[in-house]
Amino acid sequence: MNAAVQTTARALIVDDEADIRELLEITLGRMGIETVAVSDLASARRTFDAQPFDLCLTDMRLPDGEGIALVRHINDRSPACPVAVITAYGSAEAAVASLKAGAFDFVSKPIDVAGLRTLVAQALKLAGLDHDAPPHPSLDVSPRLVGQTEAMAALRRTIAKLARSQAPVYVTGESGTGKELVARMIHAEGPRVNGAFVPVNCGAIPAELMESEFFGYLRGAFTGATRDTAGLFARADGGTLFLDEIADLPMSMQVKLLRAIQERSIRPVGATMETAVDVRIVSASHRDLSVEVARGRFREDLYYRLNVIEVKVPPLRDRIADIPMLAERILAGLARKMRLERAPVLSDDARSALMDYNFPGNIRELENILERAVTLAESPVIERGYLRLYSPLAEAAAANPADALVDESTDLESQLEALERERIQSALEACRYNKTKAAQRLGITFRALRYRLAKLGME
Ligand SMILES: Nc1ncnc2c1ncn2[C@@H]1O[C@H](COP(=O)(O)OP(=O)(O)OP(=O)(O)O)[C@@H](O)[C@H]1O
Repeated sequence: MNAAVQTTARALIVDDEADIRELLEITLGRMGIETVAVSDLASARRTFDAQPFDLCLTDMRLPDGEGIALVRHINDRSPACPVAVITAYGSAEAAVASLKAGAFDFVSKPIDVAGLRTLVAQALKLAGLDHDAPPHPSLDVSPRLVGQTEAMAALRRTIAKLARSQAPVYVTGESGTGKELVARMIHAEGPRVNGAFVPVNCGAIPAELMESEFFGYLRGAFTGATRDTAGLFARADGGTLFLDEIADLPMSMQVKLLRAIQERSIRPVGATMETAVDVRIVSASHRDLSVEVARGRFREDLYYRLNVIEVKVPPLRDRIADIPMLAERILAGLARKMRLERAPVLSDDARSALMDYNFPGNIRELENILERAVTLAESPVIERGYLRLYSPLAEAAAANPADALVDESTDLESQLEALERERIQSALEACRYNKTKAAQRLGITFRALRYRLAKLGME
């Protein structure tokens, strides 16, 4: 009964070429969308301000200005209204600039009607999400991205904003800071939520299998290819492909990835035809990709394509106020996993020790520390000793109490580095260079060890 009145979606079309306006009007009209078409920037602004719209499609070049000016105009007035920009064929720079300015997506000329329909459908889903949801759904304390510091609140706001766009996002941050979690939230809060989120660790796929893993293959394409198999791109069609450790992608694959992103299509191994795919790319690395570019290990054009928008996930040591809450959530999770009657709690002393620690392995390290402590502790209260926090200065002081803490002949940074180097070296020797065991011995993750070895030039 009393069903809500279904309002027809309305789109503003802005293009000075009459045949393109017509093509857009016909395509959207067939999708049941009401359209209003104008031919210049001034009329577009006026029309937009005077009537409600759920979507806008604008050409980049207009007789009286740039489409980007309209993107900004609409974003200022109605941030909920997605704007897509129509760019000339091959003008990657214009496409990237429009995404940076806040465009939802772009279409390049000549317009491919199927691609246009997909884009419009995504944009309307977004508008639909918006009518149903509170204005900033992710500003609520999300059960998943824990933290109440300003750094976390800002990150949630960024995620909410990025979820509304189709722009490629590059997530940076140290190991274990939550880069994958951020990527998942960008996916989950956007119009692609019903599509798959496909995470890939680019460093874990052998180079010779990369192409078939990414693009799939046809039966008979090579020995052992007994049936057609979809690749990662095809699995992420309509959803998000999360390329973790993107810096590990070999050069040969970087070219193919760039092509797939630019053309929005893939060619499975053994196929003669390309297949269109609609995939949003979110990538991440704990390495500085611009340094990799400068060293000639990462293609600049691909970097430019992936890094349209960069999100920085802060290290845990920059938001210590979040540590108690995170610890509480992690302990509750461990209690469920280990079927404990009550969630263990930290003693006051243990809590302040955690807040003093610098967490080179970030949240993942916090998880490991707490898991080990819960296993070791016999009572439901975790005392400081069970955390086994390693402090280079304390250890040096124990070894040489007279001067370890007051060596003022070198700066603190080099002193810490020397201690770190020494600790890692002795752990490696004790474990016969088995890095997994050495990491356990040091109480850090394997990834964190690998990262430190690289940083210290000890590889
Ligand atoms: N803000 C947060 N709230 C709750 N849990 C978090 C938060 N950030 C990260 N985590 C948890 O920390 C762990 C590490 O996160 P994640 O795998 O996303 O990190 P990462 O930066 O991708 O790591 P890596 O660089 O090693 O791939 C996960 O178990 C994740 O659920």
